[in-house]
Amino acid sequence: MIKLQQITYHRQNRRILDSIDWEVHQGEHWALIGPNGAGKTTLLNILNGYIWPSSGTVEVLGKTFGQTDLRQLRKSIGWVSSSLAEQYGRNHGRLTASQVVLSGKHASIGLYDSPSSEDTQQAEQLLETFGCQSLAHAHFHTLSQGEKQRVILARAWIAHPKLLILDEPCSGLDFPAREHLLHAIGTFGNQANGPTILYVSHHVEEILPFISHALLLQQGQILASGPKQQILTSHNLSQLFQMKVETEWQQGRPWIRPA
Ligand SMILES: Nc1ncnc2c1ncn2[C@@H]1O[C@H](COP(=O)(O)OP(=O)(O)OP(=O)(O)O)[C@@H](O)[C@H]1O
Repeated sequence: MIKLQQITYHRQNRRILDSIDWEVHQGEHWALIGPNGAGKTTLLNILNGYIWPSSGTVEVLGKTFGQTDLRQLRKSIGWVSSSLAEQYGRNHGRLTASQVVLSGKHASIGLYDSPSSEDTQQAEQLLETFGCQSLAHAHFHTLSQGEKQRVILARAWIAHPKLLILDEPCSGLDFPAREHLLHAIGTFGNQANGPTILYVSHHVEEILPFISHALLLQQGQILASGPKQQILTSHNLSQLFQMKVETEWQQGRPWIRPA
């Protein structure tokens, strides 16, 4: 699904990513964890072809960058982030939640087209899965941050991406809103034939049981990567956060506290 070889990215005489080798295979779901400034967003921007590495090769969904039409490839990549939800609210706040979901399928929904009843039904089913069916006819700008993020998730899902990037999707949410959103993510993360998911966060407790692997990024370098139980250890996480922490697994999720 993803193959990065010796990716390096320099800006202003600084090495922001350094010798990144990473492979994600079909059937795996990965958490990408790192403190502020570790290079997570830079790595995601490289995966989407928004920025070009200074050296190294990038292969996503079997396509080698430099030899493929990135606009075409991006149609198979879904992206969910709190900033996307905010931006959507600013630009398309008058659309209803249901229209926002449908816009994942047809870019012009809500502006020119009338959706088929089948599409509308699918959008409403997704809103139900994500716990916001009652909001289907509410204007997007009136929703809370957590509700907006769930609707944006449903919007990404309806497009049937092969790769779904969840970029700090819980950022800005309070504890119950975060747990609601994680519940929604867990619902589809467990589905067979769903997309490969990359879950990006600073917070290890957001790593849900369906996530199989973890990559720890520190100052532009991979500190550790592999099956999550081997990677999310007290030792590795203490090194990552530069602070002694203890990891405890509860109901398949890792939790950390200062040691
Ligand atoms: N275009 C650029 N020019 C100069 N420095 C940059 C550029 N883009 C990123 N950086 C620097 O690279 C480092 C990594 O940034 P990046 O946004 O990838 O980190 P991050 O892990 O996503 O951080 P956060 O969790 O805070 O969002 C930061 O120190 C940032 O200031």
